[in-house]
Order: sequence, then structure tokens, then C-alpha cells
Amino acid sequence: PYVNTKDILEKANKEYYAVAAFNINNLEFLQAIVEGGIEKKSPLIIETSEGAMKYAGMGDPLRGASLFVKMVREFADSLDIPIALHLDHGKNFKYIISAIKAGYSSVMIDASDKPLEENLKATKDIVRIAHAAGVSVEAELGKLAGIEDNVASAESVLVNPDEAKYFVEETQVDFLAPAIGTSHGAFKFKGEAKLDFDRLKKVKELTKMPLVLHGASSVVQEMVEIAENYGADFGGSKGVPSDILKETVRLGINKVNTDTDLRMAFIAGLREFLQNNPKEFDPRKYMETAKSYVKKVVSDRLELLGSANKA
Ligand SMILES: O=C(COP(=O)(O)O)N(O)CCCOP(=O)(O)O
Ligand SMILES: [Zn+2]
Repeated sequence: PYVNTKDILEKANKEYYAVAAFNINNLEFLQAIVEGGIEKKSPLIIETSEGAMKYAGMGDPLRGASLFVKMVREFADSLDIPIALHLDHGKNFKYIISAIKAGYSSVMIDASDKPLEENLKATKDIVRIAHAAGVSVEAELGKLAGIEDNVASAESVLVNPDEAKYFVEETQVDFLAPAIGTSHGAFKFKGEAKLDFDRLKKVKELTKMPLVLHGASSVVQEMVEIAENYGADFGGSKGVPSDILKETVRLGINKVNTDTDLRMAFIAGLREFLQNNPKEFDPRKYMETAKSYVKKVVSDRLELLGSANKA
């Protein structure tokens, strides 16, 4: 069934596991993610960024939002596993309202690049509207390093746990993304991977609410090797190692944003197939390997996060 993201995350919060939030931009990634969820009998959070809404709507974000709701509902309404649709990194008021209007389960208001007072005000405004429409809300405190929504932030600004407690009480957001040292994309760490577990622990103790990890892809070595075998150049790529990811779940992370791992699995499969099948031009065939690799990465992640058999 099509459910509210909050329902999925409240259960995960109580039982101390995490649910992956997989980004999509097209039909093929959605198909592969749903196949993984069915195989693992796992709840799924499908999420789309504002860029995805523009891409699918051919420049019209409301059309994009409505298309994604229809696609995801079509799968969700016909399956036993709970599936929610979430707007990731909502920064533009018009896009956030478009997602609510189209029927998204939840939206993120990302005002983390603003001073606290501005973040508070923007978040309160969205919470008031979203809650009136039965839509749950995610906000972010602190800043991820790396490129976030085209804003290149040289270094990450880690969450302040006391500020987090004040923020959630003031805004009544349903789930919070504390920045603890991750960043988006495939090049997360120069040296050794390190996250600020102490801050995470404190935020959980102070808020007791479902928490979100952005920039949580692991950069699966197996996929990097296949892609590089067929011409990709992913030198220097490094993600969040599985043991570190598991520790964040043990410390209270309940939603794990995953986009890069799916992108690398897809391109690895696509490169491999195209190189080995010079005569093929049927789109139902030449994306098969790509989709199967995405499904594999999805299934492994659902297992790792502990949401398998939790549907
Ligand atoms: O946290 C993540 C993904 O992290 P990852 O890169 O580690 O998968 N996200 O919120 C995904 C952000 C995708 O935005 P865009 O469509 O503009 O590229
Ligand atoms: Zn993110």
C-alpha cells in the first residue's frame, strides 16, 4: 500500500532499524527498487529531488510531481509492502507545494544553508501547510560537505545537538537530518571514513525521533570495478563503509538516503551490456543488466539496514 513516510519511520524508530530512501529520476530505477523491496519484503521510501521533478516534468515541476505520484501509487496500490513517496531537499516553496498538491507522502524543507532563525521560520511555514494536508516533514540541521544542491560547501558544518532539540520542539518536524560528516556523491572522504557518532548519539537522546542520514551511499566496490572495466573513471571514489553505516543505525538513524550507489550500479550494468552487445537496440533489453545491478544493490542495502521482512 501507499503510506505516509512517518508511519514507516515511527515503526523503524521503535524497533531500531533503518529504511532506505532511494532516489529516482525515471521508470527503470523505480522498477528495480520495487523488485528489491518485494524480494526482501521490506518497506520502501522512494524519493525525488527538485531536479528529478524538473527532469520528469520536462521543466514543469508540478507535472513531474504528479507523474511520480501516479507511477509510485500504481506500484504501491498493487503490492503488500508499504511504499512512501518523499520530496528530497525541497528548497523552492513552489516545488514543495507542488509535491504536497500532487499527493507526496512527505516533503523535506531544506533550509540548512540559512541561519537558524530563517531555517526555523521556513520550516514552521512548511510544517503548518504540510500537516494540514496530512503530509509529514523532514528538515536538516548542519550542512553536508561536498556539493549539496549545487551549493558547494567546502567543509561540513556538523549538527549542534542542543540546537536540534530546540529546533524540533519549535518546528514540530516529523523527522530530522543531522549533519554528522557525510556528503553527497561518490567522493565523500579524502582519507579514512569518519562520522561524528557522539553528536548522533546526543541528537537521538535529546529528540528521540526518527533521524535521517544524507549522503549515505557506500560506493559499492564491485560496481566500481565493473564500471571501470568498461571505460568508467571513478578514481578516488569512496563512500560510507557498511560497518560505519550499521553503527549509525544502531545509534538511531532510521532513514538512509541512497542515490549514488544506484547510479553507479546502473551505469556499470549499462556499460557492460552495451560493450558486449553491439547489435542490441531494444530498450527493454539493453537496460536489463543495469536494472538487475540496481536491484542487487537495493536488496543488499535493505538487508544491511535491517528493514528486510519488516513490511
Ligand atoms: O543524500 C542523498 C544521496 O546521497 P548519496 O549521494 O550518498 O547517495 N540525497 O539526498 C540525494 C540527493 C540527489 O540530489 P540530485 O537529484 O539533485 O542529484
Ligand atoms: Zn541529501
